[in-house]
Amino acid sequence: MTTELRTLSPAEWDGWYGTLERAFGGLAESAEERALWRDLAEFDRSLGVWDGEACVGTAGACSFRMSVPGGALVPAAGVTMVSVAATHRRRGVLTRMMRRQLDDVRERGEALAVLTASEPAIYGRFGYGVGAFETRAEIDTARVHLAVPDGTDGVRLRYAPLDDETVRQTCEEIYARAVPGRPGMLARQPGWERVPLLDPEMDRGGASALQCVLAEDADGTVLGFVRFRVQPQWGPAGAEGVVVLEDLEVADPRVPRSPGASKDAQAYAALLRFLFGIDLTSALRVRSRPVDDAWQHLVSDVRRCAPRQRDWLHVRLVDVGAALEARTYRTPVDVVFEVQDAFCPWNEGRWRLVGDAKGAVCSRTADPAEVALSVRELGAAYLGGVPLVSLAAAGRVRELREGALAEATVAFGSDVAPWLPHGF
Ligand SMILES: CC(=O)SCCNC(=O)CCNC(=O)[C@H](O)C(C)(C)COP(=O)(O)OP(=O)(O)OC[C@H]1O[C@@H](n2cnc3c(N)ncnc32)[C@H](O)[C@@H]1OP(=O)(O)O
Repeated sequence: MTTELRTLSPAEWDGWYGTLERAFGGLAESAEERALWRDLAEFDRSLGVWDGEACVGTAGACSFRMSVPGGALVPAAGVTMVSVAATHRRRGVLTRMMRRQLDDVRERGEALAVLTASEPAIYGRFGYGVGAFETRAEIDTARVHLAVPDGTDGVRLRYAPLDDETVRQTCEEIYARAVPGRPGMLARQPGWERVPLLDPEMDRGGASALQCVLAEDADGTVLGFVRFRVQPQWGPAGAEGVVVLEDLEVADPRVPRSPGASKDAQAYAALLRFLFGIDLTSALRVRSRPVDDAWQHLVSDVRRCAPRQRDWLHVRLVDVGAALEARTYRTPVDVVFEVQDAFCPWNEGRWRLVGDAKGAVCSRTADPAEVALSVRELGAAYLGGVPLVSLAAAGRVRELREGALAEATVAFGSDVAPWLPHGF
């Protein structure tokens, strides 16, 4: 098979995107969604594989900046739109695209590549580790009650039209304030504010259009927002509607970086209580929330909320030294890592990481290794949500100097669990 791997020209977009759609089952997306992804596409980062005239492979990348522990926004390639035609599968087409893409990412000086996977088994071989999980839940709001913090009654709620530019901007400001406080969140690049508002009728599954409610304090300062839909349902005993939570952010604009601040907690509880109380509904579907999300501590019966976790953000350190220097560390750390990286061999070898809560230096060393692991485990631990010691328990990390593993585990941890608010 002779195939050609190259970047895409704008004129080739439709055929290229058709290959992608077919690999995902062949259902055509709405015109609205197609147009959005085309607008956001970076053609010089969009790879295709052609067999003669036929496009048989696709892989895109977005130039993101991602929040890491300590709050820095680090350039990261967002890998997306990966597919290989079923006629050409398991012949190494994906491997070729990943090779070319990671070389490009390195040349661009991006220390990280990140993605969400259709299937988690695909990307480990290319050095990606699962760095953030998400929680989903189906909450029985007829039986589960909320215990809200003092002050929640002082939060005012109002419906806000999603097509109002001021409302959009307000929500974006709240989102932007939340980004540095949670590793894994993406600073919104121009145009990406349209993604959470994408609302094609064909994807609603019988639910309403997206709705938005703002939470304000007594002065009218907006503290947070929720975007959701309602899916009306009727059973033999009456109404059994479902509220579907799409998006909820709080951040008091007067407090610099405020996860856990009391006004935030009140706004969060008020928005959640609102969702619980919508008439003619008896369930709240939580699509994707951080694993440490506060709702789990407000409910009377978490078992009736059926929470479940799944992999979400996969992280690849493309430049180990630069990536480890870009974040800070919860406690002082001085550890030599022996890194294996068969797919990106420039990362292989020993790295001494010296860091603390203010910053870090990570450089090549000939000193004896103290912790041995592959780049995949480093990617899993990078955002602070997966303890190195837990990877060691699975035999995937080895301690070579007594105490080094515990030291690194504590230092890598993040007070706030990593998470990504939406796919790309
Ligand atoms: C970030 C995103 O966009 S995620 C979306 C990914 N795309 C999809 O899921 C769409 C449907 N699937 C596909 O298009 C294709 O099957 C792909 C892209 C997943 C794989 O493409 P291929 O060209 O077949 O992969 P390739 O031949 O390079 O396989 C490389 C290795 O990965 C393995 N592999 C490939 N796909 C999978 C999979 N779905 N699950 C487990 N292993 C896989 C292969 O067996 C092979 O292993 P080996 O090196 O041990 O022999």
